[in-house]
Amino acid sequence: MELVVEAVGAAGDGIARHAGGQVFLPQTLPGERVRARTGGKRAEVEAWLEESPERVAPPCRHFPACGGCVLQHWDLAAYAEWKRGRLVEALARAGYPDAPVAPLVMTPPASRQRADLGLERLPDGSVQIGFHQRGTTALVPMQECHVLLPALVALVAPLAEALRGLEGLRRLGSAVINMLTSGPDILLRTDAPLTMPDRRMLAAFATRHGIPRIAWAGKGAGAEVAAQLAPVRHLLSGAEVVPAPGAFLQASAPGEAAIVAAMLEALPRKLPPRASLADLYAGLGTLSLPLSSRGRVTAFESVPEAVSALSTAAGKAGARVKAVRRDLDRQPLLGPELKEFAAVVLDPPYAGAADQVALLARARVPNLVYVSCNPVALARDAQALRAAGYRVTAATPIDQFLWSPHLEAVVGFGMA
Ligand SMILES: C[S@@+](CC[C@H](N)C(=O)[O-])C[C@H]1O[C@@H](n2cnc3c(N)ncnc32)[C@H](O)[C@@H]1O
Repeated sequence: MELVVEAVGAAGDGIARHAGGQVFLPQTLPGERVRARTGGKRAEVEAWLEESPERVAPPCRHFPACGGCVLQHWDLAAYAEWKRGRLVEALARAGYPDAPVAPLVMTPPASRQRADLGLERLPDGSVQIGFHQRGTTALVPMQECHVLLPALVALVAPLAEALRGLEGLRRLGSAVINMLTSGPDILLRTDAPLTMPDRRMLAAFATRHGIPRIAWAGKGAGAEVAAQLAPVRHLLSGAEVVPAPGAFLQASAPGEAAIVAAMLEALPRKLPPRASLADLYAGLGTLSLPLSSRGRVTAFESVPEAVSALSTAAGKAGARVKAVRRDLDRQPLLGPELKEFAAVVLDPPYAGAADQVALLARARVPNLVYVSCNPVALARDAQALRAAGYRVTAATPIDQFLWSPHLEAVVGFGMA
């Protein structure tokens, strides 16, 4: 049937309407007329009858197979307006139709500092490394990547060659590669234990490629160091942190800088000189460390390795940050505890922080800065703040997941 695409939806697909309701059309753009085969909610385009003037040639040879980037076919200016619109819509849905949403902060290609890649051994013994195809477990073997740092892309082919000999990889695994200040840091997860020859091979690989540490973990188990050639360190706002293997980092250094700047900007100009501040879901302290320039910070985080890394780093740097291990799902901060804070920053995982936000709203903490990687969860949580009388003081959309439908946002809330 013939369809006209009306808009691009939250997952990056075009949306068209027909008698049966809404249908999603991957790789299409607003205004395009297509002939498509429909079957349920998703349709497959058979032919483009009219193309959008905003359609551009995707830079990567793996588009559209690779699920990492679904919007490389869209002109950057139009794409940027759509992404900013996702934050405008999320806040409107939450009851803030006139929120002061800033222009989108773009991050450049080739800047992603963290990659979570799949590993697969083929029947001929070779190993493939790549991102997954969208919505499937099938890998797209990576030959190029326009979002990752070139130094990380350059490791993929030699790592695949080296892993051919890894007895600890039978069929499937994954590799998280973080680009730290000290160099690439690799965490391999595989489906069989490492052997002594495996460890020797990984140490030789690390030496050849200047990799300070390679760690390994079995299914569902904690990580252990497989090869360590040099100390691991990472600078966050000038403080030296020692991240555990696979530790959470913001997706790119420019994205991280933009989040920190927007967070500081969203705080009120005037805070008491010895203000108590909190950073919830603090990780390694990406936000706690710069936040400590504005007051004494208590940082809450559930992963023990991150808590001790932040605690040590803050101690060494003389930063006013106290790191506390706490699972905020099981044990959210309660009213009496929240009363001491002049401002609370929160950067929850993808699912958001419904219970904790309800408690923040009830405690009427005067200033909140919500850092979100999921506009849907943000809309839900912001709605609770709207109901409690908060207004939006600042809202910055940040594109640290270039060409994907994902959006990072930093939103300031104050009591009206
Ligand atoms: C989006 S990351 C943000 C980390 C940090 N703010 C940063 O910018 O690097 C979310 C963090 O929340 C932590 N986390 C997840 N669930 C949690 C929970 N229930 N309680 C406390 N922290 C949690 C994760 O370990 C992770 O460090």
